[in-house]
Amino acid sequence: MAFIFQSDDGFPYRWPTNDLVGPKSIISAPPREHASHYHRPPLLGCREDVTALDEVRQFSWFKRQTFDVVRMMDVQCRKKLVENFRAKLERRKRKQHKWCDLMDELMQIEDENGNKLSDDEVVDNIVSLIIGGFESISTACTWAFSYLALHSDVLRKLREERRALSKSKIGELITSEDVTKMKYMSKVVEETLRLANVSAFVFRSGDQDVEYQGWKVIAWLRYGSTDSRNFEDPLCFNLDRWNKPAKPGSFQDFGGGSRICAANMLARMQIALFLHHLCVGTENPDVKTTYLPNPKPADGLKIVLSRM
Ligand code: HEM
Repeated sequence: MAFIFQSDDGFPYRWPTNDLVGPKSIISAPPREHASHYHRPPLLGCREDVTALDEVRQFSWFKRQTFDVVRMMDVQCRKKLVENFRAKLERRKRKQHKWCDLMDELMQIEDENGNKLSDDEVVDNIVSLIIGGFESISTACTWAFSYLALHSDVLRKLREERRALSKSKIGELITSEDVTKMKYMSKVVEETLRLANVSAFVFRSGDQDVEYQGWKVIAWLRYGSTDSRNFEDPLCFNLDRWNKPAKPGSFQDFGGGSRICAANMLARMQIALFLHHLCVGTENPDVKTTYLPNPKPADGLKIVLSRM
């Protein structure tokens, strides 16, 4: 896997379609454009008001939450999204004002020759981030809840860490620095991502491969993180395995090389934030799993949230 990710020439990046994200998005960018255009602007999403005293279907509920986080209106409405963002972009171009948000950052980015992104690139990248951040985070958070409900010892320790932090933060919002200090939380996030296989595979093209010339190559990410040569008893949710770093190249759920997930730190941060606010009150679910395209709880995962 690591070999494929490091071989941009041998296994060029090529997904079957870019209809949804748009031809001018970072995801569709050919290698040279990708390298020169995209510095990675820092992104951080945080919601404080995610407490409810209600029974919910976790997966669909999280989808709504992640919609909000990335300001999604409807995934079917790419055209409408593009129109809206384009109109906003035009309005902004007429005004000399700094908004300090993603659109602003994308409008300012320059390569070493001072070239900026085109309007299409700005808009397609905003739409891509919305699409990229939608299902992935919803699925990861859903599985995190499920694992915590099944491992009450882990949930208990997570609550202890959370309580200790909350004591020092009365009335204040949690910051990204606080999240990095939550060592136990970080293990929960890594183990969830490893076991949940949110992004099961990526596409590469074997153009220069002698044996498989012209074939599309699916690099099956799930394989690395569930291989017993990389992780002992790999299907077991075990936080202790994160007491030391994973073997290089064994855990590549965010991809690797030049096309590594642009939001891999944001994703970790978002999961940690959701768990920080919601690691209370989950009930033991009887989880049945469906596997295509990604593993998901068949019933959407029924949970009850309660205020601590
Ligand atoms: C658990 C969460 C996530 C997982 C497991 C994940 C996984 C991945 C993987 C495997 C790739 C590489 C695709 C390839 O090499 O062909 C990727 C790329 C990407 N992801 Fe994520 N992702 C997650 C969350 C997000 C979020 C929240 C966003 C946006 C807000 C996002 C935006 C992107 C973008 C823009 C790319 C393309 C990067 C490039 O081509 O340079 N992802 N992601």
